[in-house]
This record gives sequence, C-alpha cells and structure tokens, in this order.
Amino acid sequence: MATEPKKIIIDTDPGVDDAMAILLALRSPEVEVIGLTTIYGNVYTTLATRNALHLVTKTRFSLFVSVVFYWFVNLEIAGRTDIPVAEGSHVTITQGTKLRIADFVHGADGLGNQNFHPPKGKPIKQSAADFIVEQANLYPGKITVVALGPLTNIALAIQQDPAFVKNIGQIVILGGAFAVNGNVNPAAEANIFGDPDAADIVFTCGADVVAVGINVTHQVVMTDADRDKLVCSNGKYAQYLCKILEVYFSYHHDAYSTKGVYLHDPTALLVAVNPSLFTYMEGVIRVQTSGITRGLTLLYNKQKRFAEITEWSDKPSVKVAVTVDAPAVVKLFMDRLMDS
Ligand SMILES: O=c1[nH]cnc2c1ncn2[C@@H]1O[C@H](CO)[C@@H](O)[C@H]1O
Repeated sequence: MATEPKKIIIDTDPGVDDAMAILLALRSPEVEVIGLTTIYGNVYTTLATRNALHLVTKTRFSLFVSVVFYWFVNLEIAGRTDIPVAEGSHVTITQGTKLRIADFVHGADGLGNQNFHPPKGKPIKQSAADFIVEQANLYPGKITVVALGPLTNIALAIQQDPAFVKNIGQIVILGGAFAVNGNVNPAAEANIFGDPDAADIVFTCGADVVAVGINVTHQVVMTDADRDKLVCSNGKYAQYLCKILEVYFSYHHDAYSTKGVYLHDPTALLVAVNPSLFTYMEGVIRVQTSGITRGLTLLYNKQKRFAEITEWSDKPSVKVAVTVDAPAVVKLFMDRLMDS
C-alpha cells in the first residue's frame, strides 16, 4: 500500500534558498505542503509574505496581459492557490524590533532583485502561530514543521498552546552551527541569531526536533556548472530559479570564494522528505541569548556526567544532523527541478 505523503508546513523567509526549498517540496511526492507561514530573516515579514504568495500563486495581471505575455514574463510560478499562506511575527519573541535582515545575501526584494509584480493571492486571516497550532491539533502527531528562518513563530505556538509540543509530529530546523563558526559572526548562524530566545525555547521544548546546522549545509554546494545545467533544462521551476540566482551566487563568490552556493534550505527540507540522506546524533541544545556569543548553539552530547547541575541538565534531547550524503542531495534537488 502506498504511504500517505507527510503533511508539512514550511515556515519561511523567502529568500532565494527558501524559494529553492519550497519549489523542491512541491516536486516531492513524499510530502504534501499544507501551508506556508512567514517570518522575517532574509527579508522583513511583510515581504516574506508577499514572496511566499508569489511563489505559490499567480501575479496580479488581467487575463489578457497574462495570455499575451505568459511566455515572456512567466507569470505563474506554482499555481498552487490551494496552499494557504499565514503571516508570522514582525518582531522577536521578546518584542524586539531591531531585526537583522540578510538582504545583501538575497537582494533587496529577497528574490534576486527581480522586482516581480505583486502576487494575486492574499494571506489567510490567521497568524502563522495560530495556523500551526490549529493544524497540529487537527492532525495530532502527523504534521512536520520545516522551519527555514528565525524560530519566533514556532516559539509562539509553543507558548500559545500547552498541547502543541505533544501534538506536533516533528520540527525540522535549518539553523545553528554545531562545532563550527557561524555565518553572521564566528559564534552565530543567521536563523538562530535572528531570535536566540525563541530558538532556545524551541530546542528545549520537548517536541521531536531535528536541527540541521551549517556544519552540514556547508557541505552541500550547488556549483556554477549545476546552475548551467538548470539553465539548459526545460524545467519550469529550474528556469524560474535561474532568474533569481545571480545575487545569491555573487554573494557566495565574494563572501566564501566558493564556486557555487550552499543549499541550506533545500537540504533541511530533505530531512522531511528522506531522513536517511543524513546521520544524526542526540543531545541537548542550548542557545546563548546575550553577550558577544549571542546566537551560539551549544550541543551537550551527554558523553560526560558533570558533577554539577548545568543549564543543560534535565532538558530534553533533540536530534542534530552530523553527516549528509551531499552528492545525493544535490542530485535529488537538480533532478526534481529539471523535471518540473
Ligand atoms: O552569510 C550569511 N549571512 C546571513 N544569512 C545567510 C548567510 N548565508 C546564508 N544565509 C541565510 O541564512 C540561512 C543559513 O544560515 C539560509 O536560509 C540563508 O538564506
């Protein structure tokens, strides 16, 4: 008997690699995207919502213009108006308004400075946290949240509903830098740095949590040659991605001197699609919430019993990805987008 696709909610701050992950999810029969929730990070939340709607729906044009220009401007990205988009928090869990926005990685519009037309769709009335809580209640144990940005919405869901931790199936987190340098500064990875207090709440909440840090995603590189292959393919999503990739590629060339880009968000998405592409270890993660190492993720691997009670004692364990079959991840990503 065919297994039912896993229901996933993607919490996202699109974002070029978010766009990659969302389109990959839509091409993955193992999962069913039941909603997108938005958050600040790569862009502010308002723009994240607009970009999420742009990715799943159509742009605002008259039928006539759409028909005439369809092939030139590729108006329709996914045409999935059935997927609800719920807008998330505009501030951190501590009501902080000084947000770190990574537009220099993704372009001012978050999607490679393409300045797409406004999307036709509208977000639903529910907030991101309300939507996540509602779905977890509707399908206890069956929903996976794939969190691709700062963790504010997920922390709000935890605070809002005492049953959420029990009801949510799994939370896959793209975030953290486990025993390696961060990408905001030597201590912190961008998503955790975005809301360290929220991250600490989520990592210690007791749900089934899997963290995929940049120690893993930095092994997964889409090369310039891969990009050329996408350009040459007829895949609809491949063609779309090639349009938005330029800024992301040039940022990586400048910042890392790599001949390619890191596939952060698509890699994390694939934990929900095919967890066997990774190996994991278990331990307790705490997040530094102040000082010069704010946003640092520190995993206690339980190999030593400390004499004293520590801030890690009696906290629930989570899974952390430690290795990845990087060639298989890149191949799956390429194949599914070229065949779209
Ligand atoms: O150098 C960077 N600074 C800030 N954000 C980044 C950088 N590189 C990638 N990302 C974004 O943050 C997440 C991974 O940490 C990814 O979602 C990526 O889009």
